[in-house]
Amino acid sequence: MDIHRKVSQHTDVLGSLNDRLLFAVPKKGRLQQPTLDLLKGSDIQFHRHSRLDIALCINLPIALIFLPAADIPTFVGEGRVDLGITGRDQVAEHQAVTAGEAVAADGGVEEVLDLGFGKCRLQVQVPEKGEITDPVELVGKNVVTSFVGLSAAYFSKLEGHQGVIDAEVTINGEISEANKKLKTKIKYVGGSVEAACALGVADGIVDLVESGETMRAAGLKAIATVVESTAVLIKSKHPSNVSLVNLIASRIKGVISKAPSPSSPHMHTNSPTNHQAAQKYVLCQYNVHRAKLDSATQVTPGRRAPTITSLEEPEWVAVSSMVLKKDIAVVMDELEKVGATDILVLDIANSRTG
Ligand SMILES: Nc1ncnc2c1ncn2[C@@H]1O[C@H](COP(=O)(O)OP(=O)(O)OP(=O)(O)O)[C@@H](O)[C@H]1O
Ligand SMILES: O=P(O)(O)OC[C@H]1O[C@H](OP(=O)(O)OP(=O)(O)O)[C@H](O)[C@@H]1O
Repeated sequence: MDIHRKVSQHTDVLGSLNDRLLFAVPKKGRLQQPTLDLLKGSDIQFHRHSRLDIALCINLPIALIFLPAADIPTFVGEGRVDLGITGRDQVAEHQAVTAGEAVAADGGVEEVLDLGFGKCRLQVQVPEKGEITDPVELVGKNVVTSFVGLSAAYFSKLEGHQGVIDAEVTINGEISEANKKLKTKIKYVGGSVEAACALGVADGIVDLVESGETMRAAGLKAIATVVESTAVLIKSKHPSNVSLVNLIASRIKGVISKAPSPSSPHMHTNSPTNHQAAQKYVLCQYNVHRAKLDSATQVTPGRRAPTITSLEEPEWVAVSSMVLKKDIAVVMDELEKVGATDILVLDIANSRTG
């Protein structure tokens, strides 16, 4: 694509951001695909022009901003971005690096949901066959990491520094002058951190561990955990549209907590119609006060009629209704608005539509 067309396309998209909620998502790496799956399950539909890092949603006033996971806390905490998906470690690193800055107090990010994927630990690691067995023994020695803020804060505690350490790093990731008071010498490297000890650059490292394969292959062992991490949904402390933030969070929560789909039985018992029904519909179950039942069943009229059963709690009923899979996200939003609770969505493994 020629640069002029690309710039004009970008300008057009940028021009339409003002009336949209901005949602930052990982543009690459191991968090990208599970995030895209989550957006799909939440019925957040968008077209992304190739090479553009901004995509306008089709069915909601949202714009997706594709960013490196490490940068997302900055854009959410200090920019105009309202929502983000990244690793908890990245949020903690951002907060460590900006600790004490005014913007951190006013800006900053809030964790909304643990998304249940991308689990790993930021750990202090030393040579398996070396003498060191406790992080305190690394004080004053060389430590290499990609997480300079968290490492500086961790070792400042070990060294007994009081209060919030100004872990601000300079552009090339070196510890700033303010941190020269640290006895431990913390060095930034962007990747392959596990090689630092073998190459004689470090006595220990602070790096992420998921399966532990890299650590063991590099002849290292973990002696402490700095942060337990998982992918998280974060929001800015002053979102531009609170109700839309809540709606998206609620949809994402519904996707990550939905019951695992039952293993499908032999499909030979399914006539095409039944099979199609099982594929096209989901079963939506919820509780609602009898006074709100009419409003709720207008949202979920079912294929023929919803099933209503009384609950032990007086004036409350349970409703079960088939809903078109493509409509379920909006249906759940509408049910929440009318006051339905305990909304469950179950896949239909088999059906006899009759
Ligand atoms: N084994 C792992 N290594 C690195 N990050 C991991 C791992 N397991 C889970 N994560 C999560 O993924 C985040 C890194 O995602 P990111 O896309 O920035 O880097 P990446 O997946 O290593 O991709 P790239 O190497 O292209 O930067 C981490 O901050 C952490 O939250
Ligand atoms: O415990 P494991 O499952 O082995 O995963 C941990 C490794 O994965 C990450 O490296 P990545 O693969 O992203 O390459 P990098 O070293 O270039 O960051 C991380 O920095 C560790 O080295």
